Amino acid sequence: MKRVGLVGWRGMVGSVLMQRMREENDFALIEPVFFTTSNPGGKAPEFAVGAPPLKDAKNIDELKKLDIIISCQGGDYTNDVFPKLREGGWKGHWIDAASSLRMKDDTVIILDPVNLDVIEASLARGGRNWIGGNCTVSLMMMALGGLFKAGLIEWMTSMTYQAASGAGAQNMRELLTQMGETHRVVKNLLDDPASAILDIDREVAGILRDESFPTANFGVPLAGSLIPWIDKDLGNGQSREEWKGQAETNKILGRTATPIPVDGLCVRIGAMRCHSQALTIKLTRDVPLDEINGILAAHNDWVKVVPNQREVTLKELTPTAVTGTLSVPVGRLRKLGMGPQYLSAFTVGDQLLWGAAEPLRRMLRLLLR
Ligand SMILES: NC(=O)C1=CN([C@@H]2O[C@H](COP(=O)(O)OP(=O)(O)OC[C@H]3O[C@@H](n4cnc5c(N)ncnc54)[C@H](OP(=O)(O)O)[C@@H]3O)[C@@H](O)[C@H]2O)C=CC1
Ligand SMILES: N[C@@H](CC(=O)OP(=O)(O)O)C(=O)O
Repeated sequence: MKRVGLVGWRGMVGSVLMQRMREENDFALIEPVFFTTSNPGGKAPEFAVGAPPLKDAKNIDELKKLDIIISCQGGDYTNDVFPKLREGGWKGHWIDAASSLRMKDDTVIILDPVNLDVIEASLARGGRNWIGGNCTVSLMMMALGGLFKAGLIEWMTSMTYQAASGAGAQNMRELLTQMGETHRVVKNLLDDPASAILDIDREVAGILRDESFPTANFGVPLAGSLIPWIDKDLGNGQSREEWKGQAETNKILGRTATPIPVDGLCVRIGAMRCHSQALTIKLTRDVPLDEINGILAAHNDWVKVVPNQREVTLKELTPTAVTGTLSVPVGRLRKLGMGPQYLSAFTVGDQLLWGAAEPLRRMLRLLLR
């Protein structure tokens, strides 16, 4: 049995990964070794019956004993440990959720329902570095995989509606605290059916702008508002999250020489853990809508085409409907007024499942074949 090191297993992404690995019985196929940066010698998680006590995640000699390492610990950890391991001659497989190594030449961004061919080609060449993609990019590609495969996308814009979870666990808590605070200041007015809505609105605007409003993590209110910037400022008007759209999409597809243009705006909204995206696609040719629906639906087992009708859209194409599931619905499909080659689409996906944990465990499965 392969010895598999698990680093970052109790974090947010790591916990979702553990849950999925248990659901799919992955632990029966491996010898798991759990690592920690804060509690060496502590107990391994209860579900891992018989696993040894937690080992020090910074101990290169311990890590070197492993055949495969999966890290959900974060980019700083990767930047610190990965070079030391490789420089020390470690030849095992490194599977990582962090973005640090994504664009390196000797790594593959893993999303096997979309790029199994790229993964297989790298495996055949002796590839050993497997990095999970940005959640927004992975979810977009799970939804539109059929159009990419059919060579039907000339260019695309992606306007995102990204959940609080993408910013981390503390941010999810802060969003809820902000929601509670916003409600608290108008509770009495809300309880009185005769109160004026503009009085309620004024109180809400007041607390959102008040210095006491809890914004330690987001820096600004998200509840009752939105944040039209995600990740670093690249200095050219683009955010780093927006830059990932084209860079990662084309790396996933293995077509960096002739990239498909992908660009847009990334916006944080007050959803918990589902990212949504509105897409405008310039098709390479005019394809009838029913054919497009068929191509999208046939691509993988998780994408689901939602008919472009009001009732079913409200029921199935929302973060509320999708959260905690592996389903990736795509809907609002129609030809735009700009012409028959211009297609709109809207998609929703759980950014901790297909957006983070699921590609990692599926890569593990590929390595265990
Ligand atoms: N958040 C997201 O949506 C996505 C994140 N990623 C990437 O995954 C990586 C990990 O992100 P994320 O899971 O959000 O990180 P977390 O902050 O949830 O977890 C990271 C580490 O923090 C330590 N930790 C300290 N206090 C606690 C606590 N109270 N509960 C749990 N863990 C704690 C744990 O390390 P220890 O056990 O050693 O103390 C844990 O492994 C990052 O590189 C991120 O970029 C990728 C895609 C999406
Ligand atoms: N930046 C993403 C989450 C994330 O962790 O992305 P990346 O893995 O590319 O750093 C978001 O805020 O929603």
